[in-house]
Amino acid sequence: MSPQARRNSVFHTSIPDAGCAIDRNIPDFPIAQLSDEEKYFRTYKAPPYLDEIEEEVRKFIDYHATHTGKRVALITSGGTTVPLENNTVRFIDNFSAGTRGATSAEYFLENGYAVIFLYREFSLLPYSRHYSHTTNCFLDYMTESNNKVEINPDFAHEMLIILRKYKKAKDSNSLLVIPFTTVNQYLYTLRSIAILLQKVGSKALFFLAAAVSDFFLPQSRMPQHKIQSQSTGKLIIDLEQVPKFLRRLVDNWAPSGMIVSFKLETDSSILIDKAKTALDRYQHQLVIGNLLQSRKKEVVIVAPNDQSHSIKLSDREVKENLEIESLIVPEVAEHHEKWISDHIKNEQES
Ligand SMILES: CC(C)(COP(=O)(O)O)[C@@H](O)C(=O)NCCC(=O)N[C@@H](CSSC[C@H](N)C(=O)O)C(=O)O
Repeated sequence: MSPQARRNSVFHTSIPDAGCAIDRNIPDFPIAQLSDEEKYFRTYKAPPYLDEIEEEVRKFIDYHATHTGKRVALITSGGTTVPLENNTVRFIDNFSAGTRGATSAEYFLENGYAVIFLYREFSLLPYSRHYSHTTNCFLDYMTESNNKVEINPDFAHEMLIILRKYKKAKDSNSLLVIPFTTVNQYLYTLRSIAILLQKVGSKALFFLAAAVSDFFLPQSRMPQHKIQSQSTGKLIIDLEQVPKFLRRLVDNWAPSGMIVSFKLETDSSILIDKAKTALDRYQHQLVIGNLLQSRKKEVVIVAPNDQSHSIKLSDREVKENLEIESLIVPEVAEHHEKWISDHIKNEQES
């Protein structure tokens, strides 16, 4: 007997049945509000080059998913800008030289990761950071002999080590660098890369070292041309809050990736609490807290269940040029190892 024949009544969905009309006593459901992020992405245009970037990232991720099986770290680095005019002459910048990101990228590469380096254009890059933006002009690393340019012997040994690491990363197609300047470019590119990284699931690691603007000037209020100084001598700027993208990253863009954010403060008395608040609010995996003034020699690593501890370089280690990222990155990689094995276990059990 077919299921239909067994059924003792036929369902009619087209005849209105007043008895089942919506109970007017129940308050109306609020109309689904667009989240702040969705509102933002609807009002701000994507960067014109986004499709090309997505293609490059897709190829990079496919290559490693197919040929190397490497974990992929998306490292963001440098500060985002908030333009104040469409024809931008003035902008608000967030401080970051890019040292944290560029240095960490080198250590992730040494720890076997493929790295997508999303960085503020013209800020520090892995490997070249040792010779660009330094106090020494790059020409100081060279000498002339027999009418030829040679590497200054004082720097040759160290330079050879860095050159070999750089070429290894390049020849193994393990480093993809992608620029941003404005907070809008950063948010669109971060979202695109995060969605593409879903392909590698829990093997994706987000290491958010970029200094991201908290406020921006909506396009609707942005003057077309350079702001003229007012006779009043005042420049009043009415900014909006940048959507809390970390929530979106955790919930939607990168549901399986491990997410590490940085909390930057200048007041040591609030650093740990602010880092814990960020972890509670966004429910990601790690927050690395650092003070602007001591960021090169001390960080606090805040993990769920109140597990937090500091990593601090001794004066001797500072003098010996030990880089704190050489201690941070292996610890983050260890957390990631556990994150991946927990995911594999959950998948096997489900
Ligand atoms: C920028 C530095 C200090 C590195 O310096 P350089 O080595 O000179 O490059 C980095 O370690 C850092 O704290 N980066 C994160 C800085 C930052 O903006 N953190 C945000 C969190 S990420 S921005 C996220 C957004 N506000 C949101 O809440 O969604 C914050 O502290 O609030």
